[in-house]
Amino acid sequence: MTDRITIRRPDDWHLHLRDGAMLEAVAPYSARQFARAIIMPNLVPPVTTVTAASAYRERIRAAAGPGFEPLMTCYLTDSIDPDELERGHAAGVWVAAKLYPAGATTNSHSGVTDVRNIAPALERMQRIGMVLCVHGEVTDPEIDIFDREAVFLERVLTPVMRDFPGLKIVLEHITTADSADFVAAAGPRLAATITPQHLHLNRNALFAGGLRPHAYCLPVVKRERHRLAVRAAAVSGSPKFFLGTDSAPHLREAKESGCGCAGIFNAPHALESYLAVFDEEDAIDRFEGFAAEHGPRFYGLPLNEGTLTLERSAIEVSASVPAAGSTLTPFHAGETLGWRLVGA
Ligand SMILES: NC(=O)N[C@@H](CC(=O)O)C(=O)O
Ligand SMILES: [Zn+2]
Ligand SMILES: [Zn+2]
Repeated sequence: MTDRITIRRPDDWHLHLRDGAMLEAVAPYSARQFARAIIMPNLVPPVTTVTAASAYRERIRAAAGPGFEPLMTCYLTDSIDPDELERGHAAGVWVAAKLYPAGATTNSHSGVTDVRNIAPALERMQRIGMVLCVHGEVTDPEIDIFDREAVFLERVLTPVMRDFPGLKIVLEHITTADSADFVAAAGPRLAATITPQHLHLNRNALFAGGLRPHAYCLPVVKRERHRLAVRAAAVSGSPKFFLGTDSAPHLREAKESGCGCAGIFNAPHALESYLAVFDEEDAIDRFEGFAAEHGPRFYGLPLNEGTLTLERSAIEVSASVPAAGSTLTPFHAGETLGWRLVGA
């Protein structure tokens, strides 16, 4: 039995750090584990200009401390200017742009109402080699919420891949067997990130003994069959699947509410949570690829130097952590995890 594992320093390819006091509170958790992270641009207002992204990057660097590099993304809107995308990409500010279908998730109201509206932007991104990150859910209220990801594959992703055959795309936070199969079957320009919650939870978790707001995120967790398919993809060793926590902090009172926010704050023990899954699947030898190699290779970025070690040892997850004058309830709150990050 493996009791200790040392891996190349990993990265988080999908992270929400917010801004202001929340940023100050949450950034150190990610910086402790990850060398770099793709920073989601769904602030209010969203990050749509190079100037805003540069300033936000400085605030993140200040909050996270040395040794953590924020990789910035541009929030795509119906009126996004392709020249602004190219300028930010050439200046090394933006590594990717993010497609939020308008209304699909937290702070997506400025998102794209019809993907045809951003055809000039996608055309330009394809030409300059800028990655498109996608929240893959349709927003059609006629579509059952548990089917929105699968319908997105057919209605949006398939036509985009056909119309922009050279565009590199990351389908983010996949939750279904449909997505795992779709990504595995597509060529090397399509990859997917996977969150810890979609590896641990199925939709029963939303209703275990009562309504569980801290298990609610988007895309919503699915039935067991899908969780197993996503787990199989994560531990498969395929370079098309990599780590993206989607850690998405919302204060406790915003989660425990008559209309609770979508998002799970998993940053405090993200690596330990993922490693538990690889351990259960008898795939510890594939953990380093998922956490530290597949992502940078897809994005065309260098692998990190340095290592980090985890060892088999019980670790109690706090029931809550302080943030911005209130508290956050972390993923696995009150549970015991079987691995501990022991140092870099
Ligand atoms: N995942 C979530 O449920 N929420 C994210 C947005 C997102 O990634 O869709 C957030 O910003 O809170
Ligand atoms: Zn999303
Ligand atoms: Zn997200």
